[in-house]
Amino acid sequence: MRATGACVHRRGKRLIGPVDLVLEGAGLTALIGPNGAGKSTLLKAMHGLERLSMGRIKWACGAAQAQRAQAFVFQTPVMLRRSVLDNLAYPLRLHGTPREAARAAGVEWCERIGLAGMEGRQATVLSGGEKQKLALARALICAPQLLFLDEPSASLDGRATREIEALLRLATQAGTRIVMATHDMGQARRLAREVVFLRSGKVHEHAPAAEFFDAPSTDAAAAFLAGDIVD
Ligand SMILES: Nc1ncnc2c1ncn2[C@@H]1O[C@H](COP(=O)(O)OP(=O)(O)OP(=O)(O)O)[C@@H](O)[C@H]1O
Repeated sequence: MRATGACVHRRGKRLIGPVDLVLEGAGLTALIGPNGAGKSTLLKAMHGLERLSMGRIKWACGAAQAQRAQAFVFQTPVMLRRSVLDNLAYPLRLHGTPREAARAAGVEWCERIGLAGMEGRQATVLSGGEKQKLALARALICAPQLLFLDEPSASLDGRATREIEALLRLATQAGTRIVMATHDMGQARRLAREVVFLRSGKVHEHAPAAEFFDAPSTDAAAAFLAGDIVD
C-alpha cells in the first residue's frame, strides 16, 4: 500500500494529512500516537471507509479487490443480533460458502476462541472480551490478506488481552498482514514488527519496532514513550 499526500477533512478541519506512507512486507504494524493524532481516521481511510479530500491510497491489486481481501475490526465490536454461530458463518455466507461448510467453520472457530458450547447463544449478551474475540474470529474466518484493528483490547482485562494477542500471532503466522492502532505500548512491543508513530494527523516516525522502542529518532516519539504529554 502506498499513501501519497493523503488527507481527510471534515467540516473544514483536517483530521489527517498529508500522509505519505508505504506499507509492505509481512507481520504487524502498530499505529501509535497521542489521543486524537488520527490513528482511527487513517485506518478507516486505508480501508476505504473515509473519503480522501486530497492525495491517494493505492494498492498493488487495485482498490476494489484490496477491500475484498481486507477486514476491519472496530474498537467497539458490532454484533449481529443473532447467535454466536450465525455471526461467524455470516461473512463466509457473504463470500459464497455453502451453509453447512460455513457452520462447520463457525464451530471450529468457536473452539479456537474459547467459546465452544456457546454457539447458540445470542452474541449481543456476551462479555466485552468474548465479543471482541468473536469480532476478531469473524474477521479472520475469511482468511483476509490484511486486517485493520482499532484498539482491539482497549478496556479488556489481562486474560482477554492475552487471548486476543494469541489470535493475532496465529493470524500473522498464517500470513495475514495486520495494521493495528493501539494505546498499549506493551502490546505494540509484544506484537509489532514495525511502528508508525502518528502526530497531529501526520506520520512522524516509521521504523522497525526494535529500533523505534530502543532509540526513537524524534524528540516527540521519545517524549511519548517516556509517558510525557505530547500533542
Ligand atoms: N466524526 C468526526 N467529526 C469531526 N472530527 C472528528 C470526527 N472523528 C474524529 N474527529 C477528530 O479527528 C481527529 C483524529 O481523530 P482519531 O479518532 O482518528 O484519532 P485517534 O488517534 O484514533 O484518537 P484516539 O487515540 O483518541 O482514538 C481528532 O482531532 C478528532 O477529534
